[in-house]
Amino acid sequence: MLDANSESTTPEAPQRRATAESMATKQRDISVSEFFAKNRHLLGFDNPRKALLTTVKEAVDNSLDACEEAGITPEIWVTMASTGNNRYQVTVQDNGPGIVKKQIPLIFGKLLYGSKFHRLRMSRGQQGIGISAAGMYGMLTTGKPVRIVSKLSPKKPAHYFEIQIDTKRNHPEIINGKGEGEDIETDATTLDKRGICWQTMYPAEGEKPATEVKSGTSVTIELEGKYIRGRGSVDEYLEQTAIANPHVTIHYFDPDGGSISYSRSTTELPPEPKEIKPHPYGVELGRLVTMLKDTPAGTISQFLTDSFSRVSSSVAKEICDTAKISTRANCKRIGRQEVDALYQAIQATKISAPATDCITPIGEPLILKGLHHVVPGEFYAAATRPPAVYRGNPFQIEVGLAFGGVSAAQKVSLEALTELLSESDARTLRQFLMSTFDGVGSDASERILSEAQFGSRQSPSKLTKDEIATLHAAMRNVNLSEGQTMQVLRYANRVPLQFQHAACAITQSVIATNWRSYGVSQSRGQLPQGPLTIMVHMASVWVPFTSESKEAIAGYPEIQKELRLGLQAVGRKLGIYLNRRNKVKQEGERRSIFLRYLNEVATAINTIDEKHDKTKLYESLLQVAKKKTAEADAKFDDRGRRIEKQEEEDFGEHVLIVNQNEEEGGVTAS
Ligand SMILES: Nc1ncnc2c1ncn2[C@@H]1O[C@H](COP(=O)(O)OP(=O)(O)OP(=O)(O)O)[C@@H](O)[C@H]1O
Repeated sequence: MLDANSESTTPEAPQRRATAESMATKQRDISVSEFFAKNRHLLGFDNPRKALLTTVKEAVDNSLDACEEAGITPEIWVTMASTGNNRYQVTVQDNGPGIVKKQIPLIFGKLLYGSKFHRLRMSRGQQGIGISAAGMYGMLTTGKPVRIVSKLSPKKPAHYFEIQIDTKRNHPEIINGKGEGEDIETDATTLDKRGICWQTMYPAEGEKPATEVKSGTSVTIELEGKYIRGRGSVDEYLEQTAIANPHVTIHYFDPDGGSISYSRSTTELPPEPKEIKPHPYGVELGRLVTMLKDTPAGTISQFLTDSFSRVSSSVAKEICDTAKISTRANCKRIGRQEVDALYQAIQATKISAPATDCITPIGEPLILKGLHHVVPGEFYAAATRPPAVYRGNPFQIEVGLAFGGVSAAQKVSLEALTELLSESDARTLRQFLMSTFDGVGSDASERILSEAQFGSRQSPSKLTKDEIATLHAAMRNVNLSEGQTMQVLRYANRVPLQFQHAACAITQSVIATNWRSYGVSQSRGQLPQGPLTIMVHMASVWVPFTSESKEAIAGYPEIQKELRLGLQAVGRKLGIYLNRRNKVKQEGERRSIFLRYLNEVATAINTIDEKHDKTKLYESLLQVAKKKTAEADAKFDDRGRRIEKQEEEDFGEHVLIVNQNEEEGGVTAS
């Protein structure tokens, strides 16, 4: 309210701070590289640890794509070396086809340049940003250029480039060879001088002598990073890559001087995925307008049959008739309203689903092999769903499950634990346990801490040598299989996804599945508990990621449905196995109780009435006990509830049961 005594004042118009003209002077193009340099988190470079992983990942994914496209069984070398002060030099080499000279600067020094964006074909890369963004991050954090060696054949010399990205222009700058790069020999002296490497292949014993890699690409990037093992690390990414790519051999040399090789378990390459044209149902109105503008086709009918999959000339005619447009109408003269009518007509016409030979799933046998190769366990099951379609894009869901096995927390050595603790940036021990070891949830970490008699707020970096030994002993003594949560391995086109679990349709579907009905405990809205590892793979010509860093899959209803069905398929198999296992266990326990007293009962009856022969009595009581235990066991599950008789139920195909009592290799598969 206005004060009656106060003088009424007319408020002065606020002074204009900017005019349309002054604002116009500041408006200009934004280069895509400048945009991503500012928004590096969108590409997975939000912190030094993730930056290191993203760099390795982009280079390895490209190498695998290139080898497969060229029909070469991939062999990859990943080398990481510390160059001091949170700086690392990452080199990834492949035995792929190499890259032609002219293309190298654009691939490594220009964002949004690639061969995969414009085609509908299953591949790991799709955007054309990955490796140039890694190079740009390296340049921004260390000032060092990306170094590339490419060799097309053993007869030709390798070509070497040092490239920087001009972020203002999103354009490559070649530093060496007077802006042309240079041909180099791949001998040790030449390579050492430039701080790069070219690998040697070591064939199996008895075969030809070691030879240098005949063709391929080697990329070296120096960047600011942080090397920490455990969840979300380079080590984990490479291990998970080996699971989903059993045809790949990876040699990994870590910055601490350790090395590991994941050898391929099959030499068979996945079948070559076919490229498809877009399906009419998946094309939005705006895209239809652009396609019509760009098409070389003369008539609408020709445009429809040439540009889309599953559109024959009779389907094209049907679409045109519905849209009330002549099949011979000129594409360039189609007006806005006609495009609208065309779009509506496409939706109203019955067009068969897209061909699905453009996606190549891993397949159930190889999923079992891959999981068993890397995840220890006693029971494995796999399910590959038939292909389905979302927004006109074909996709396929595959699920693998491993049950049993020891948690990573119980396998870790005292030295490795000491190192992990010193590297960790977790603030509390509880946080350290949960973020370092897969499957260790809050329940399990609490139990480890109480066994070791540590407070939950204890800092991991301040532990003495004796305290670390106590923690190590506690990790071994606590039964982790009870408090263990399911480990979920997510894959998109064979690439492991390591971040944004909660935002991903895969994790959401795993949580939404009712695992209790398969005999696994699960709290509402949580991952199930137990020594379980599940791998879920989505193969598609276009994976709908929630962001450019390609970390989580968007939850289209069609994708969610397929995920649910795939998870249920392996869940059912697990349910049958657990049921059987429990029956056997309970039967054994009940029988042993009966057996303990049978002899005494027989002796007592014989004492009361000598007519009854003790041995015969014992034999018949034993028969009854055996029958009774079998019956009783068949009626209850591990939680004492009545269950259906499932003795005859079959697992179906693609199940692997590892007999824990047999020696190594005691594997039965069906
Ligand atoms: N090691 C390699 N061997 C052969 N060709 C390669 C190699 N690395 C990259 N390329 C080529 O360079 C292109 C650009 O790679 P980049 O990583 O920038 O994008 P992408 O893999 O197409 O997509 P994304 O951004 O989704 O990773 C690829 O499309 C591929 O044609």
